[in-house]
Amino acid sequence: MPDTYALYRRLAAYPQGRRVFSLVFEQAAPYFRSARPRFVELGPNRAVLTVKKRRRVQNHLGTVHVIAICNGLEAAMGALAEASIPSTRRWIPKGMAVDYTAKATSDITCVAETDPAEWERTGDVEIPVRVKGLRADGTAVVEGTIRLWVTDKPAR
Ligand SMILES: CC(C)(COP(=O)(O)OP(=O)(O)OC[C@H]1O[C@@H](n2cnc3c(N)ncnc32)[C@H](O)[C@@H]1OP(=O)(O)O)[C@@H](O)C(=O)NCCC(=O)NCCSC(=O)Cc1ccccc1
Repeated sequence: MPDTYALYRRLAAYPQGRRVFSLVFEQAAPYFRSARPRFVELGPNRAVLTVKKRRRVQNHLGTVHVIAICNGLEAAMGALAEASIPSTRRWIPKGMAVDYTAKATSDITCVAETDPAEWERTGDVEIPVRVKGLRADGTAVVEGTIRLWVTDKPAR
């Protein structure tokens, strides 16, 4: 994903810019398309997007399937990582642990956050990304952590 955050900043200046950015982001990792995440905010250490409660992301309960929400959380985490990581470093997700804390009965807002100091650590490090999926009434329906493996880019 070359210059993801630079692209976001450029596009966000236009009325439909975030929507266009979301479509471009999906191209980088096509599975994201199944949840159709729409970015509303992106910067270092924080990313926010929405996953709409469409029929194709619902489960047998008629709520948003937790895997669709996890897909949205992964998309938010990925964009956050791109906006936060120093140019000499690389990242890859190493694990995800989540709890299902309430029924996902509405569109879901996916939030990913990190502490700024985490990105200043050197060497091979694990950085925890806090993730949560919020219902329209503000209740968290999914909460957890995605662990990123962050290392120096190999010398070319
Ligand atoms: C790599 C590690 C996490 C740790 O293994 P260790 O041996 O302790 O680590 P070590 O640092 O020694 O590196 C060894 C080798 O590992 C590779 N490599 C390392 N870093 C990177 C990197 N940044 N990028 C690329 N490759 C990297 C590289 O070949 C390196 O060899 P090299 O040094 O180049 O010659 C291993 O457990 C693993 O592959 N797990 C599966 C992880 C996985 O598949 N996650 C994706 C699932 S998430 C998803 O699909 C959703 C999603 C999509 C898009 C966006 C958002 C979400």
